[in-house]
Amino acid sequence: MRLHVVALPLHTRFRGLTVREVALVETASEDAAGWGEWSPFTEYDAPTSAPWLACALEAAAGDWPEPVRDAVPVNVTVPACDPATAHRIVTAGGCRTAKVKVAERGQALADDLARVEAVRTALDAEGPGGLVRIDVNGGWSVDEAVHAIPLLDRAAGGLEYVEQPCATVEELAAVRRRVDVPIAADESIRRAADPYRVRDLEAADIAVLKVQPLGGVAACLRIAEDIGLPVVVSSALESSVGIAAGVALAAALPELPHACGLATVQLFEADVVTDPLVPVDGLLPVRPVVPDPELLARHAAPADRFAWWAERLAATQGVRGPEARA
Ligand SMILES: O=C(O)CCC(=O)c1ccccc1C(=O)O
Ligand SMILES: [Mg+2]
Repeated sequence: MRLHVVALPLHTRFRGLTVREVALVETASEDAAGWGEWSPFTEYDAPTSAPWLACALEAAAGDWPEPVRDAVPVNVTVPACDPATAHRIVTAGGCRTAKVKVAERGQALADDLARVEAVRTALDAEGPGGLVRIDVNGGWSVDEAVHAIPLLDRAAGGLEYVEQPCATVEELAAVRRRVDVPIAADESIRRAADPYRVRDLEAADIAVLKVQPLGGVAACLRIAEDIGLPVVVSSALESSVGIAAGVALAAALPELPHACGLATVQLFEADVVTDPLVPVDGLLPVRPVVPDPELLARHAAPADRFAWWAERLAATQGVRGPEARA
């Protein structure tokens, strides 16, 4: 197995990052070379990074289920930016659904209201039927959520759903009982010892699934079946190679009633493939993605960072698989 590490700059700061380091694994076999992305965030320890590696190895082995659709509807992702930038991102994105980050540290509810309003304006300028969803990344208390959600619902001209308004699954359940807007669970699934508590506590209307933290496409298909909620497949800020794994899951789900959060290649200034997985008319195609050697070389991380990732890979390989997650 060969390891590649690239450093990809972002257009707009996202999740505190302006550059995203991404590792790719290449497994040469007799007749074909398979690729997978392994890109746990750099602060994650080896046990946390193990399901991410299982996802990469599944991809490299070509172990993906048959797709039941040939394109996946996606949302444009709007970082916690100023309203003018938000407007520009939505207009350039070409998607009819926008996901807006809110409750960023150091910002006020007024900033979120202005951003969400700008997003609604930008969607409406392209025609009727645009949808706005927000992602709080667990940033509110229950009372803050109950206060903010109706205000943001009004500013958005109606919210499709609110993703992870509070940190814990108990709080999600409490908020869900006090607001009219549907609730989606993200961190309460991908970071939880038991993802099914969301189901058992009736804490959410929608399950957000990310293939890397949840151990790959097959593992996510199982969770989707058992959790009994409509699924939104979302990215973990991957290169096109990692996004292809999310697309493989979205393409294989029996039902896909909502747009997926897989348009994040648009947030990057660079990618590892010549034909990046960015949406056309709000749709991502279901197709193979193979890195370009010249782009891998151009964006290669410095030697000390490669060494860091190689050491991290060895440590993660020493950890048992995703079934040992709890
Ligand atoms: O869902 C999207 O539109 C983009 C993906 C996204 O928001 C994200 C990307 C990296 C890490 C966490 C998250 C998140 O959903 O919280
Ligand atoms: Mg989220």
